[in-house]
Amino acid sequence: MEDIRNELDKLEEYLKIKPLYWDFDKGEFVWIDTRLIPWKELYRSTKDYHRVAQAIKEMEIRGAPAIGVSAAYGLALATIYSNASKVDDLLKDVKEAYNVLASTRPTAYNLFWALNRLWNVILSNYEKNDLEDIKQNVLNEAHRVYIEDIKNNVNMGKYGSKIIENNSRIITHCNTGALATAGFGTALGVIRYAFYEGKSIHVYADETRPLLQGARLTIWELKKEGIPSTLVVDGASGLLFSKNMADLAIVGADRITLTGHVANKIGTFNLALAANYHKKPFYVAAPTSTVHPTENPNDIVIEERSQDEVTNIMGKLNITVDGTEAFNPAFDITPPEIVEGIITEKGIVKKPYLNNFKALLYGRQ
Ligand SMILES: CSC[C@@H](O)[C@@H](O)C(=O)COP(=O)(O)O
Repeated sequence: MEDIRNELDKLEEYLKIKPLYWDFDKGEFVWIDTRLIPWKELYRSTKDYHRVAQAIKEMEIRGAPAIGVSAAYGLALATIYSNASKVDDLLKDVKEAYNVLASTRPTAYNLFWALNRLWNVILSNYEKNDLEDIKQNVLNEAHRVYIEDIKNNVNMGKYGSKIIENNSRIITHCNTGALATAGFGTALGVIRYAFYEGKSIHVYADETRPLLQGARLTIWELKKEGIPSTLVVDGASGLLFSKNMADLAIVGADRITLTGHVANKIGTFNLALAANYHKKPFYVAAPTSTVHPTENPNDIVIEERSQDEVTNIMGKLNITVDGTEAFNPAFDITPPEIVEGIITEKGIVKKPYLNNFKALLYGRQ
C-alpha cells in the first residue's frame, strides 16, 4: 500500500486539477463535482457505491476514463464496506454493485473495462477464502487503475505532441481534460503537453451542445493554464478549416473498436467530415482501456438521453415550442477511413486499424 501512496505523490505534479481521488487518511473516495467546478469547487466524500453510481449517471463525473476510474473505486467501496462474513456472500454483494455501476452509462467502454478488471481480482483471490485479503487487493487494484490512467494520459501527451507543429490551430470537441480523466487528459492532455513543451498553439473549443462540456469545462481548463483559446459553436469547424483558421482536429473517445470506429460525443463525426473535406488531419486520443476488443462496430451502444436536454439549455431555459419532439443521442461513430491516427499510451495507431490494433494489443496481426 505504501508504495502506491508514494507513486501517487510523485504524480501530483501532473495533477493540476484533481477531479476525484482516494483520500488515504480518511479512507474515503473524494471527488469534485465537475458540473459546479467552473463556478464553485465542491468536495464530497462517500462510502456508498450507490452515490458513485449516481454521480456517473447524473454526469457529475463524466468522460470515459474518469467514469472508469470512478467505477473502479465504486466497486472497491462495495467490496470494502460489505458486511458479508463469508466470501460467497461478499461475491454476491459485489456482483450487485457491479450491475448497478455497469448500468449507469452504456457507451463509455472504460466503465466495463474497469469493472471487469476489479471483478477478475476478486475471482482470482476467491480460493484463498480470506475476506480481508480480497478487500485489500481490490482496493489496490482500484488505485492501480487510477494511477495508470494518469500515467497513460501523460504518455499519450508525449506521443501525441509530436503531431502538433509550432503555431498549430487545433479544433477540439467536448471535454477531454483533467476533468474527464483521473488527471491530465486525453485529447486535451496532448494539447497540454504540446503547450508545456513550449509550442505556440491556439485551441478552438466546440461548445458541445447539448450539455456544453466545451463551453463549461474545456474553456475553463484551458483558461486555468493560460492556453490561448476561442469558444466556437459546434457548426463552426467547416468555416474554420475553409478560411484556413484551423490546421487539425483532436478529440477523445468513449469507445473504439479494433476496426478503428470511434464513438465520441455527438458532433464528432461532423467535425471529422469537415476536416476530411478540407484535407486536414483528424486525430483521436484515447488510452487502450477505451478499446473494445470487437471487430464489429455494431457492438457500440449509443446512449440516448432525455429530450429535455435538447429542448432546454441546462434545464434552465426552454428554447423551443411546447410539445416539440427532440432526438438526443449522446455519441456518434466516426468511421476509420477519416481518422488520421489514434494516439494511445503505447504509441500512435494508424491504418489499417484492425491489423495495427491487434499487433499493439496482442502482439500479432
Ligand atoms: C477523455 S474523455 C473522452 C470522451 O469521454 C469525451 O470526448 C466525451 O465524449 C465525454 O462525454 P460525456 O457525455 O461528457 O461523458
